[in-house]
Amino acid sequence: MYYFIVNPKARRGIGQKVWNRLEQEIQKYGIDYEVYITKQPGDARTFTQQLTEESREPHTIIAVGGDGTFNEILNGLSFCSGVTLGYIPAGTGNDLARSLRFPKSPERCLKKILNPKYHSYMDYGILSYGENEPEHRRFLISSGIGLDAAICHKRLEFMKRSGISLLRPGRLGYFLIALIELIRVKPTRGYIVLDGARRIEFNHICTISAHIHPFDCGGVRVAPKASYNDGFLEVRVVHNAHRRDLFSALLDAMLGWKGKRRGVRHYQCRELLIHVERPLPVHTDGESCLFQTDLHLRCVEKKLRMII
Ligand SMILES: Nc1ncnc2c1ncn2[C@@H]1O[C@H](COP(=O)(O)OP(=O)(O)OP(=O)(O)O)[C@@H](O)[C@H]1O
Repeated sequence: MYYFIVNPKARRGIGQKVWNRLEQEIQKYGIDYEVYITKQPGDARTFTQQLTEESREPHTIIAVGGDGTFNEILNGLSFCSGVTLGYIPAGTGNDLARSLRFPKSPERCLKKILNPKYHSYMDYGILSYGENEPEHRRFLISSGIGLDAAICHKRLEFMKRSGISLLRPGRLGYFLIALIELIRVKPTRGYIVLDGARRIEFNHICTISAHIHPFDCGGVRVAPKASYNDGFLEVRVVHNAHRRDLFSALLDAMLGWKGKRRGVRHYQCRELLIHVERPLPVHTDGESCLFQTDLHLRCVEKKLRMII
């Protein structure tokens, strides 16, 4: 059985248009399917919870929308059921689809899902935060604190307030917001602990992020070496107080430059602790997790069965 979870509002209504095209195509395949259309944030998570908690039968859940919709599905998933995930990108950033080199055409993505050559087992991350009652959020692409998250928060705020997606082109939008946030950034002291063993202190932290996939922030290759099935988070720390160097780091990320840059460090680990002295914005897959000082992140290896 195939269950489609569709965000009609993804990319300013493109989600609905993509679904209209897909529904005609699906009829030709003559498969058994049900469709769940989201009406508000949180619906994709609830639908997935209901589908995977109630049924133990093998079935396929297909997200039609952007990275935010896929993230909600991931967070609603109960792993007790024999569920396989599929994804048809119809969002703004589409970083997951970019990293997995999905075809641009929704029809071709559908064809791949309905005639799968093989399933892939993918890693995902878990972010935990909060002192008394810790919150846990799964992520598939990345999670981070500081400048990257401030850019995500601003992008969400802007889109919510204006109701338009000026930032839809992704890379250009990211670049403009990033420039503004870069001017406003106030670096802070803190440290990270890799796999509970290696503690590294920084005096001027601007941003720390952990990645499962290379692309982030609407088409920026932030973590070129990240791999989705190695059990590791690729950790990137930008810790330079000089704006000139931050600007270079931003350009590097946009151009996908893999070389070394002063003030940018990359690490690999399965588990990461982050402490910063001042509350900074936090995100998972581009969705806000408010402001925090302490985070715990870990990678869950090859748990997610997906058609790619
Ligand atoms: N019917 C709806 N109306 C308003 N918001 C919705 C609706 N359905 C889902 N959402 C919310 O919209 C958010 C963004 O959707 P989604 O990620 O699919 O598209 P996008 O933001 O255009 O793409 P991307 O995340 O790839 O940049 C989701 O996190 C979800 O909570």
